Amino acid sequence: MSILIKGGTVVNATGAVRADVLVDGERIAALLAPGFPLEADRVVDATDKYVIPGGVDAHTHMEMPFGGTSSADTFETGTVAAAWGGTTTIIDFAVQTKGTSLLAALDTWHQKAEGSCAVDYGFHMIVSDVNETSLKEMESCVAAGVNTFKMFMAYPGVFYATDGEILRAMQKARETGSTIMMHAENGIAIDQLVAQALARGRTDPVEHGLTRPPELEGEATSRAIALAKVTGSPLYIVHLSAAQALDAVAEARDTGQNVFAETCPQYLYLSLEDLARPGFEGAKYVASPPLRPKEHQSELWRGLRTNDLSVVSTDHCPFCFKDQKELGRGDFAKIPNGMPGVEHRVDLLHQGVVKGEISLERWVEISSTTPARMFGLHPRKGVIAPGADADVVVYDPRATQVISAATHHMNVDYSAYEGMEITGKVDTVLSRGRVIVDGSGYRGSTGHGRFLSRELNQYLV
Ligand SMILES: NC(=O)NCCC(=O)O
Ligand SMILES: [Zn+2]
Ligand SMILES: [Zn+2]
Repeated sequence: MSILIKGGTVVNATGAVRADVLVDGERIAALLAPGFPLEADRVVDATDKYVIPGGVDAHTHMEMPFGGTSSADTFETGTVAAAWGGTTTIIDFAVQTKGTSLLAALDTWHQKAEGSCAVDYGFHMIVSDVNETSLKEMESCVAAGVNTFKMFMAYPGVFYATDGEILRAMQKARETGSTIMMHAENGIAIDQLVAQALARGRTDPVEHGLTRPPELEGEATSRAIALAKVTGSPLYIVHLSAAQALDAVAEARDTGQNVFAETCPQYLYLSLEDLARPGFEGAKYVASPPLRPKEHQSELWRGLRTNDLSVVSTDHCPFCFKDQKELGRGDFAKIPNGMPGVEHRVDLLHQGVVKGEISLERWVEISSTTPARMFGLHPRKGVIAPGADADVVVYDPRATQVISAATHHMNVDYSAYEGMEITGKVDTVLSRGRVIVDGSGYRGSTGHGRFLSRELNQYLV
C-alpha cells in the first residue's frame, strides 16, 4: 500500500520545507518536490497543513496500580487517545514493587500491552527494590530493549529509594550504558510536612501543593545530580516542575554532565491556583511534583528554549474524579497522584508556537525528535525522512478546538484543560504507514501497536 501526502509543509526539528511525502508500506519512501507526478494507492491532501513526525510521549502510566487504585486508561484506551492527539509512540513504565523482580514486572507489563495498543510502545522500568538480584536483572532489561530505569526520591514506603540504593543503581547504569530517570522530590521531608498539615486539620487538595515546596524538588534534583556525577551515570529528571530544579539541571549541563530533563504540559499551563479551586475540585489537579505558582511557568518555557529542558512528556496518569480522586476527600494525602494528558500534548505545545514561546521546529523537536533520540528510537521515530517509520501527522495550524471531557477520548471523567481554546488540530495520523485517524474518525485497530526494543540514549557524551 502506498500513500502520497500532498501539498503540505514538512516540519522536522531541523527545518520546514514544502514537500510531498511518499509512504510505501510501513516506511517513508521519499520526500518529493511539491506536485511531483506520482501515482499512489491513496492520496492525503495536506494543503496549508504541516506534515510532522508522530509525537513520542516518553512518560505515560496506563493501567498502573497506584494509591489503592489503578490509572483509568488501559493500554487500549490510552493509546487510542494518544493517536487522536497525534502521538504515535508511547513509552510506559513497568513497575517493580518491593519484593518482586524486575523481569517479572517487565513480563507483566508485556502481557498488559501486547495485542492492546493502537500505536507503538516501549517500556522504562521502575526500580523500587534495589538488591543484588534486581541490579543483575538491569543487565537483562537492557538486553531486552528496556534501558531506562526510574527511581524515586519521593513516596517513602512505596517506591522510595535511599541515596545508597540510588548510588548502587547508578553504578549499574554506568556499567550498562543505561540511563537513570529520577522522580526528584525529597519525600522524607515532604512526609513530615504532610503529617503536620493533617495534624492541624488541613485536609484540602491545595495542601498537596503546599506540603511539597519547590525547594524540596530543587534539593532532590541537586542531590540526584551529585550522585550521578560521583557514579558517572547519565541522569534524566522526569516531570520537572520548579525553577529551583531547572537551575540545578542548567548548572550541571553547563559543566558538561550527562544530565537531561523533561517537563510536562500541566506545569506549563496550570498552577497552584488550580489546586486551590473551591471544594474538592482541586483534587483533579493533584500530581507529584505538584502544580507550582504561576511564576515558574515562564522559567520552564525559557528552559525549553535553552534546551535545559529537552523533552515534554505528559506523565499521563489519569484517575476519575468521581470514584478515584474521591478516595482522598477529607485527606489530601490519599488523593491518587496523577493527571490525564496523553491526548493533548501536541496541541498544547503548539500553543507555544502560536504564542511565540518556541519555534515551529522546536515544537517538533521537544514533542518527537528529542524523545526519539533520548530513548533510542531515532531515526525510526521522530523524523520525516526516507527509511523512517511512516508515523506521520498532518496538522492543521489554523483549525480551532475547545478541550473538553465531553469530546476527549481518554477514559477519564474530567479534563484538566476543560474549556481551553486551542489553535491547531490533528487532521490525519499514520502509524507505520496505516491511516489510524482521519476526517471520519479513528480508523486504527487494537493490537496494531508493536513493542519497541530501544537502543541506548543517543545524547550521551
Ligand atoms: N506524577 C504523578 O503524580 N503520578 C504518576 C507517577 C509518577 O510519575 O510519579
Ligand atoms: Zn514520578
Ligand atoms: Zn510518571
